[in-house]
Amino acid sequence: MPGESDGDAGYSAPRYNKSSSSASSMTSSGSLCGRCSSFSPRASSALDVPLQAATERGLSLLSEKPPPKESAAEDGRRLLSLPSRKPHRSSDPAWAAIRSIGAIVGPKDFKLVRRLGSGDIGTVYLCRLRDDLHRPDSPSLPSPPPFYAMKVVDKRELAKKKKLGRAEAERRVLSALDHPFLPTLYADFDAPPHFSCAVIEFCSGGDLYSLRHRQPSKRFPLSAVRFYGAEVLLALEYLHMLGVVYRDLKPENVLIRSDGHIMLSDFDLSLESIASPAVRYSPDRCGGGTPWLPKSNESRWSLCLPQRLSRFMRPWGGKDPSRIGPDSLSRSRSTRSSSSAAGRFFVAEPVEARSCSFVGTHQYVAPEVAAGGAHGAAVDWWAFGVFLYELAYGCTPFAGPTNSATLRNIVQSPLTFPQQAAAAAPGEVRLRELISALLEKDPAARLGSSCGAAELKSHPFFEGLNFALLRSQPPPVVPGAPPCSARSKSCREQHRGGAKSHRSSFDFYF
Ligand SMILES: Nc1ncnc2c1ncn2[C@@H]1O[C@H](COP(=O)(O)OP(=O)(O)OP(=O)(O)O)[C@@H](O)[C@H]1O
Repeated sequence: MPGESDGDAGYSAPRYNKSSSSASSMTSSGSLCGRCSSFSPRASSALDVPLQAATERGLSLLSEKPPPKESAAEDGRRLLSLPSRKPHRSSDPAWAAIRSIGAIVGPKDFKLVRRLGSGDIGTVYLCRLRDDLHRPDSPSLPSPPPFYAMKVVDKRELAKKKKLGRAEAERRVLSALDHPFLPTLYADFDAPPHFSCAVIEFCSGGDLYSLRHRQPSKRFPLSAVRFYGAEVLLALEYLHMLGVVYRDLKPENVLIRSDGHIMLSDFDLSLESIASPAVRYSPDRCGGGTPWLPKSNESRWSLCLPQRLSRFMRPWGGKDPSRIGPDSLSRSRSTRSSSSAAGRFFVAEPVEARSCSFVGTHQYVAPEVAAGGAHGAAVDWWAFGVFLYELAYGCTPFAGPTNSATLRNIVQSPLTFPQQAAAAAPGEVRLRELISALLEKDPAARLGSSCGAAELKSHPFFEGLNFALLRSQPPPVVPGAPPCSARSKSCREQHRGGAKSHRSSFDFYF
């Protein structure tokens, strides 16, 4: 099997082993699917702006040339690239603080507070603006000065490890995001001779893996599973609308902001495809395997196809292949649907994104990946099923004593639930039904594979949940002010003896 890598003993170690092999990738072509559906009306108001922006970005993400970076400072070390089109963040004080220092931003403008963690491709620091740059007198600026997370990539090292493409892919994805449950890239600059820095929001609450371990029995109550599941679902929906297949969903990558809402992080394994949302005319309901969806119910599926989106409904053209990473060979012309009006269906699932790379974390990879086949956006819905399972039951469904055993289980073993879940409350029955539909081994039959997030949002497990107002709902846990006290992934790795060096030459910039 691909990805067989080790003789790791025990259940805990393999889940952190992240794999990415760009073996081969293939391009898929083909016709658009006619089985489409709509957004749930529940999702149509508050998140409209991010979704619309997603569509715009989806088209621009891979099509435009990268914005020119201005060489700015006399010392040659400050290179500017402030992301501009972030309507969702227009009133964000943390961004306002950075903007207040002028158009040119560089490493010298920040002071490092401490190291938050490091991963495969970079080191993340807690930082803030230098004291002399902070202007507390300005009423529009936050006081005390906000914290940021700065992800620093050593390009020279990554080039040696042939992982530079992953860092570049992550930067492209980050610069396109503008969504409440995804990171905002505040600034993006190089630090010569060979570092590259991305400044994003700091999440003071640690990650969902650590938070789960602090729960009784290391499991979340059903209400929390629903809440975190719904927020992650919205983040995935937005990514898919951009044409981005995330491929690295796991609790460790779901960070908790100080207000308790989530932020999905870590996009270096993401697969970029070319999103071209399309209007389909089809009487078919979405998802043959989703009996809870009405056959034809215009009132329920009546999120109008916004006129403002219709200009994007065209076959893809003018793409710039140079913007597509080595692991992003999908040339999808289509995405599949999420909304309908009068028989029209808005298609936004990147169903034709295809890669053959072995990518992901063992316990979370889908069977098509574990078996070495091509995969597409449906891998995110599989991982979402594993994610819900882990939050609710405190373990993943197919974990084995070694990575190889885990992969075998994923491909061959039937899904089972813990005994105690048998006498389940109605909510739990619905959760199990949802997880079973997501952990369908055949990707074509998997929930979400046809029509994306709309299929999941309409599942009875989420009944009564107002997706549009989710960001205003009280989260299960509110961590409060930084700095983060939760153990980060890298801390856990340290405990397992796998930590990387805590200092890099980048530290000496500050
Ligand atoms: N915005 C943030 N706020 C707080 N902590 C963060 C933030 N981003 C990252 N971290 C911490 O830094 C660690 C490393 O970050 P990240 O996972 O993005 O790096 P990576 O090199 O991409 O790792 P990976 O090996 O998973 O790809 C994370 O585990 C997390 O603990």
